[in-house]
Amino acid sequence: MTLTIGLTGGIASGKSTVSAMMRELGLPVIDADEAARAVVRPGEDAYRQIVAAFGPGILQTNGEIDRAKLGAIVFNDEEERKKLNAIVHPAVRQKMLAEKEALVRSGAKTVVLDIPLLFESGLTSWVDKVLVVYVDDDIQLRRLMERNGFTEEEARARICAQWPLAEKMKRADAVINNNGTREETRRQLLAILKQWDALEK
Ligand SMILES: CC(C)(COP(=O)(O)OP(=O)(O)OC[C@H]1O[C@@H](n2cnc3c(N)ncnc32)[C@H](O)[C@@H]1O)[C@@H](O)C(=O)NCCC(=O)NCCS
Ligand SMILES: Nc1ncnc2c1ncn2[C@@H]1O[C@H](COP(=O)(O)OP(=O)(O)OP(=O)(O)O)[C@@H](O)[C@H]1O
Repeated sequence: MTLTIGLTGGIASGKSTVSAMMRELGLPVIDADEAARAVVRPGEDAYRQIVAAFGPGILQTNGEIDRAKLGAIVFNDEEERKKLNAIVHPAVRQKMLAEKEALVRSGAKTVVLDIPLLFESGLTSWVDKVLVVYVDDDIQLRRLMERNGFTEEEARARICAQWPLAEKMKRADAVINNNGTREETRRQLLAILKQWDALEK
């Protein structure tokens, strides 16, 4: 029986940091953000639907989607975001499920699904355990502004597009507090994975 862990949190709360640590520990991670980038490449079905829905103005000169432009539209307008989600999410789900099935068939002891919108998209039934990476609001805002070079307004618009982290924390099977150093985060992660018997012997 494969243990499926859903890794989630808020934007810039530290999911990628934790998922990189999980990979280092030998766990296979399927990343929803990565899948969401793959399914909108030129030539893909979702790409055509996005161009039809949002117009060619959201393309770069090389034909690829201009993610900054599309982000500015969808993180400032819920209706536009729903429109994009309705195009991208089904393709992301299909891709992630196929990857998960392949890992289960290959006999993986544990599979990690890194899904920022695990709760918002109602996907908790996909996983056996939910691991939430938590940070305080002010640290989340600061790290997001620093990482992406966003203004405070741009960063807040993205944070507001998701459930509050405190709500996610309440529904988690385990929480990593990522306010501190990466080393402190790694220690918490190891303790949880041991408790869940998630690591290969
Ligand atoms: C709007 C897009 C083009 C912006 O691209 P950009 O490269 O700037 O951001 P990236 O994709 O790396 O996402 C960064 C973070 O933003 C948050 N986020 C992304 N999309 C959404 C969304 N629709 N709703 C809420 N939060 C979101 C997530 O926390 C994600 O980790 C892109 O995020 C996108 O296509 N989003 C729709 C698909 C989606 O929901 N992806 C999230 C996981 S499936
Ligand atoms: N414990 C930490 N101490 C200092 N900086 C950190 C720590 N954890 C993460 N960061 C930094 O904070 C930023 C956000 O972390 P990360 O990219 O892992 O978040 P994320 O949840 O994957 O974000 P997204 O939802 O946008 O994909 C990054 O610049 C990262 O280097």
